[in-house]
Amino acid sequence: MPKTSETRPSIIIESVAKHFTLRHTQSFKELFISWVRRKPLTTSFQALDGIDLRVGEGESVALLGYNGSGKSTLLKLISGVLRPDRGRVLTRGRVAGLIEVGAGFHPDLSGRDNVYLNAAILGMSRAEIDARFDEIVEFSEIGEFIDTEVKHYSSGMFVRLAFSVAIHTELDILLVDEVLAVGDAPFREKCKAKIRELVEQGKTMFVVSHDVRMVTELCTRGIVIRRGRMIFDGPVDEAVVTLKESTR
Ligand SMILES: Nc1ncnc2c1ncn2[C@@H]1O[C@H](COP(=O)(O)OP(=O)(O)OP(=O)(O)O)[C@@H](O)[C@H]1O
Repeated sequence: MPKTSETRPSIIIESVAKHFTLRHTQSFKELFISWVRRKPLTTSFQALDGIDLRVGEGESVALLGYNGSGKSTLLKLISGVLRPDRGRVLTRGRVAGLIEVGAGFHPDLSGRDNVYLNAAILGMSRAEIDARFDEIVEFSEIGEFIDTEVKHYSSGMFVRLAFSVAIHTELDILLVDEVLAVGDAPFREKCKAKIRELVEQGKTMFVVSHDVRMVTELCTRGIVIRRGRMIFDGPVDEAVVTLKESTR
């Protein structure tokens, strides 16, 4: 059974499993050779297996694990970008994901147009975006570059604008994948403060990061994933210890 939390559930994950099919051939020639040698053309890779989890409203949860353990896959399942093979994922309210940062950004459009496009994708009306536009731009510190095509932005500028759009939308659940590592130190501090503010407002937060110091500052609960399985769920400090003691 999923571990229950005290507040009303915001995210429920039940017996979730996700596999990926790995291809071993590129060309027709390789395909033919594999067929002749009776080698498998694909193999199945289990990225997540048997994940049970319940996150209460207003909880801030850190998702920890070494490279390839399945953290981003889990976040994508929660955001709805991916569907589980087995089990189910339920969310309550609006989910804003900072997962593949700038994934919804179009390189040939200006910062301004991308703000409108992405805020609309995240469910905001034109009037709502108009009302928040200045705040979004101010937070991102993009300044005079707002009318420049985003393909000319530095990676940090890109992330700052994407982050700013996401946190200024009407959201109930915020999924953050490693983005805070990209901005510079002053911007990171500002994001942390904003995330804290959102938690205080009762928003649910799910943060994936290798920055152990940052997640212990932001989150109270920590989940450790190893090779697609959950090996710890509890206080974030203990999660960090579990991670350090585990192997990839
Ligand atoms: N679309 C895909 N096709 C094939 N394999 C995939 C796909 N997406 C993820 N994987 C594999 O699933 C495993 C888990 O990937 P995931 O991105 O969830 O890991 P992660 O814990 O977020 O890692 P990192 O810390 O490196 O970001 C990895 O081995 C990865 O190669």
